[in-house]
Amino acid sequence: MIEIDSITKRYGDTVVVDNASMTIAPHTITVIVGTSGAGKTTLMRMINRLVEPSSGEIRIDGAPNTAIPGYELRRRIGYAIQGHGLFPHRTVAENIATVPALLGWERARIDAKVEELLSLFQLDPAAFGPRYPHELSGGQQQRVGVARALAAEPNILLMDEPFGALDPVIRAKAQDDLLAIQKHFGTTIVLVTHDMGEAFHLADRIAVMDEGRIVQYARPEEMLVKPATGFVETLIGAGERPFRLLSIGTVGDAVESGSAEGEPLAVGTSQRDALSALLWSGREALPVVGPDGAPIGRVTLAGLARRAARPE
Ligand SMILES: Nc1ncnc2c1ncn2[C@@H]1O[C@H](COP(=O)(O)OP(=O)(O)OP(=O)(O)O)[C@@H](O)[C@H]1O
Repeated sequence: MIEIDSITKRYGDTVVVDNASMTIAPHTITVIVGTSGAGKTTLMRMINRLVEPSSGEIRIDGAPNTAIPGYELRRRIGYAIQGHGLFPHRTVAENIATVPALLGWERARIDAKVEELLSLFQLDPAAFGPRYPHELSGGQQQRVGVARALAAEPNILLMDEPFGALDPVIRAKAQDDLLAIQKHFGTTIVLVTHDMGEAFHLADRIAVMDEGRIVQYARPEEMLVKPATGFVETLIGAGERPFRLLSIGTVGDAVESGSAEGEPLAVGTSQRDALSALLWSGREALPVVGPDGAPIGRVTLAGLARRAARPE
């Protein structure tokens, strides 16, 4: 658990983070959004003490983060940034192995970890391990950056616009990879983004920052139904509300009994993608299949329309 308790950061007379408090539950994804310069990065960098607060305290599993030397904290907490920050003169495998090597892991354990992570990110270890960062595409470099941040098996992963530089297709893929990996390792993730679609897709909780303050910290559904301020409402975008609501749920939550004709949808597909598939196919219903490919029911236009309506 991460407890951010009345944190303020000043640079000279300027208050950059203003008395911010929030508690982040373990094994969840918290996404921080807000306008440029709102203090998102500064707030996040105070968790691993890349920035020291002017006042207030951050506790990790109950202990103040000041009780742990900064360098050690940064080994224990993964950190991934836009543009990945890979070491150009180290191979992909050496980049991923950086922190485990610093921690004195045995060679065999490091090699196994590098292989596991590359495979998880769908990069063939034999082909990609020996390459240098400049021999990879931007999307591949980004995946290696996240793999490196996860190498020492951190309980906490901080991510600053990790997918900002990726094209929309690769970005959607990277987001789904991240969700799968978070499930796999149970990592607590704090992620800063400008992309509200990304926030609603990934977040268990969203924190909205405006001028250094956290103006709302809530579950995505809650934020859609009850935006705390006009600023939050503008950020969400009134026209996007039904689609954001559908992007939170999966087809598995919306499955109805019965059969349907057409291209089946996987149970993990978002309801938003299901709506798109229904509209595009011109059908009232499409079949839904489980992980083993066996039919488990159907999803209907009428059912999704009910789910996209303003909750009571
Ligand atoms: N080292 C510093 N010295 C002085 N001012 C700083 C320093 N670091 C950040 N700031 C200021 O603090 C404010 C918040 O910066 P921060 O990077 O946290 O914002 P942000 O919400 O992450 O913005 P963006 O979305 O543009 O990345 C900005 O006005 C920035 O200029």
